[in-house]
Amino acid sequence: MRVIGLISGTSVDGIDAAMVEISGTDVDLKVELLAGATYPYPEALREQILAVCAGAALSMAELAELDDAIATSFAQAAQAIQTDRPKAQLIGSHGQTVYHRPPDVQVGIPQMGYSLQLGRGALIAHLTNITTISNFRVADIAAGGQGAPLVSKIDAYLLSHPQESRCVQNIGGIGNTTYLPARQSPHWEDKIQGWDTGPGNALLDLAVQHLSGGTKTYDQDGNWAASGTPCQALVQKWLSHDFFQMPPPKSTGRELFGVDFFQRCLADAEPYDLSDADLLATLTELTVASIVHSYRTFLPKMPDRVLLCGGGSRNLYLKQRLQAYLSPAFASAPLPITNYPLAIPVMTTDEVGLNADYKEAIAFAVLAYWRHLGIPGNLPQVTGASASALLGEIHLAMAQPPHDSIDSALAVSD
Ligand SMILES: Nc1ncnc2c1ncn2[C@@H]1O[C@H](COP(=O)(O)OP(=O)(O)OP(=O)(O)O)[C@@H](O)[C@H]1O
Ligand SMILES: CC(=O)N[C@H]1[C@@H]2OC[C@@H](O2)[C@@H](O)[C@@H]1O[C@H](C)C(=O)O
Repeated sequence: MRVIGLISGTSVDGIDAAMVEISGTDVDLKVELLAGATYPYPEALREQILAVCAGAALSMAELAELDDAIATSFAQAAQAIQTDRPKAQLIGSHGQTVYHRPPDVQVGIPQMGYSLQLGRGALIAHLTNITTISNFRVADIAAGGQGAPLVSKIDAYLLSHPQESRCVQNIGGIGNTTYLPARQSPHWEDKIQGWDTGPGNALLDLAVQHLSGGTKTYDQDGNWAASGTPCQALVQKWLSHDFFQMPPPKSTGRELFGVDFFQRCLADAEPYDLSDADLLATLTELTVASIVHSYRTFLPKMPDRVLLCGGGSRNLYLKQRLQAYLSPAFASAPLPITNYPLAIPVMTTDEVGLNADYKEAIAFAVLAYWRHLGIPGNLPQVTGASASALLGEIHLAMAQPPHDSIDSALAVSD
């Protein structure tokens, strides 16, 4: 089945679209990437989304307009990825997260989670005339889960290995990992783990925008940070935050690792008289140290291999620091020195045949495909949901194509 997956994540750097050919079910899942592309939002829309993610108030009229604009942008992305290609039979659209509240059990009275992704599937289905599945997180949350991370089941069936254990580490705005035991180990599926590790690039991007006066949006290849030196005292201070000690299941977002956290980082750094590069190196170190800290704290053993994906997998400095943390007798770390017998190899998912840039878009194509087949998409041991759940709401394409062309429908909605 030819399926389009669409997602814009917490970096709000554009709509990732992947057109894939999918066959099989779960244990025999086969996915072929036919095309992948990223379609930037119009700048004004991106700014508005970032403001809402940072807590800006919205009237209901503004919310309606924002949902219209995001859904139209997603429909246009779906249309664009099909240009000169066979039409897709199904769309899986994650939408754009604008708010995420994990379940809260600390207050004594359990509070259910809540997660809002804008870009309603019904409008995408209408504009594209392709059945569209969207709103994937709510069923898991209704079952008491975190609603994230949802890629873990896809990671399990596309990236697990018969003999070696692996951590699949996404480094987007937020970082999240899936631990995959070797498939030959008994009950390997029950032993899959996953959680949000904390900041990925979100704090880094905020720092680059701040330090560059808005002329840059991210640290290309990590070159700027690479010219600085991380301040381990600050990394240790930030790593003491409750989130990093919290056992899984756990998820997070820009609500925690966003503008306010970044402002506190700036204030904490004042007394250290850091250069711009030192600050970027220190925030990069926080991402790396939080990842390794979570592996050491929550896994039964360290993985045999780490596979990176997401935009942060292109940050060569970050990748180098992560490899250093996962190598023997790593000296200058805020974490206790642990002697690994051998370095744990750090690679990207590209090197095992799965495109690191479009992995999340591919994942939502698979989740839509599974919803279509009636296969649950969540892993309760990852999200904390009380049961497996069918993820996503189905919006059927009209039986008859729209009277006018899709382009005129999109043009009307511009
Ligand atoms: N070549 C590069 N060098 C350094 N960083 C990069 C590079 N390319 C992308 N990035 C980083 O990756 C980010 C985008 O990553 P990605 O698209 O995976 O995030 P996302 O999917 O929006 O986030 P999330 O997975 O949290 O939803 C950019 O904002 C930037 O920080
Ligand atoms: C609410 C939300 O959008 N969470 C994202 C975010 O970005 C990375 C991490 O936090 C992950 O848990 C999740 O997305 C991926 C696609 C997931 O659900 O697996």
